[in-house]
Amino acid sequence: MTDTVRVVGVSYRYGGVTALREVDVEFPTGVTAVLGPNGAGKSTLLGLLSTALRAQSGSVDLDGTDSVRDRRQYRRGLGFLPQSFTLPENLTVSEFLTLTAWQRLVPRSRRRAAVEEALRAVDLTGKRDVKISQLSGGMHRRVGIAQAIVNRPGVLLLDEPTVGLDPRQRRGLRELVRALGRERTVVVSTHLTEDVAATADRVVVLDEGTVRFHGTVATLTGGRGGRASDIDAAYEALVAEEGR
Ligand SMILES: Nc1ncnc2c1ncn2[C@@H]1O[C@H](COP(=O)(O)OP(=O)(O)OP(=O)(O)O)[C@@H](O)[C@H]1O
Repeated sequence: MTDTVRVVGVSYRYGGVTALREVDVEFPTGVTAVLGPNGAGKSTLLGLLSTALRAQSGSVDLDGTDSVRDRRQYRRGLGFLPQSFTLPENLTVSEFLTLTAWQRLVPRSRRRAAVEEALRAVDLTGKRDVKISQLSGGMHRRVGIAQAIVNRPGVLLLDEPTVGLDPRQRRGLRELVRALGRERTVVVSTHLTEDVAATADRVVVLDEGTVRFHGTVATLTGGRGGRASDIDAAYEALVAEEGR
């Protein structure tokens, strides 16, 4: 198993609006950022990867398991943090994660260890018995990530996980994404080049539903470097080139 997600010839329309056009991309192990401005199609792409949406044409598979034909098996290998989500405020962190582990079919004998492992991964072990209503915004997001990894998926999808966080929380979350990508395939959507610089090995640049670039950060910046300013410059050049 290489935990590689392949998107082949995928298009998606909302009525008369084309959100994605003939997208071909691959997401291997490590962190791939999906970068693009508002409305580029990032959430639509993550929706298709998560099976929340179904492509009108093309296919998505995980190591050969098709996301439509073998949906259950495909989803077993996946964790997903949507852009907006609500957590049950009345439960403690560990109660919520135990419930999620049960929903994700983690066997009873493994459930406790799975919850502890997820808590450790997001650095919330000390908050295990705290009610979700008492957590900060950054901790909420961490609980969201913990629920996505509690069944140890090989692929983790994070839709704009840094939005709405303060600078310190954002830094912490970027470190977490980086760490999670050491042993998994992580797809993280963002419109911030700082997120790409701090977390990603690879980048997919989406604009108006079309993939403008797909490859390593080093290739995108053409040897300039991996800082946010280098990525900004490469991104601007790419979009200007397309507009000509
Ligand atoms: N439910 C919907 N009905 C109609 N059009 C939609 C719907 N959801 C998205 N769109 C349109 O599809 C396009 C892509 O939207 P999408 O949300 O995937 O972009 P995005 O890159 O995630 O944007 P953002 O950064 O603002 O979240 C946009 O033109 C958007 O207006």
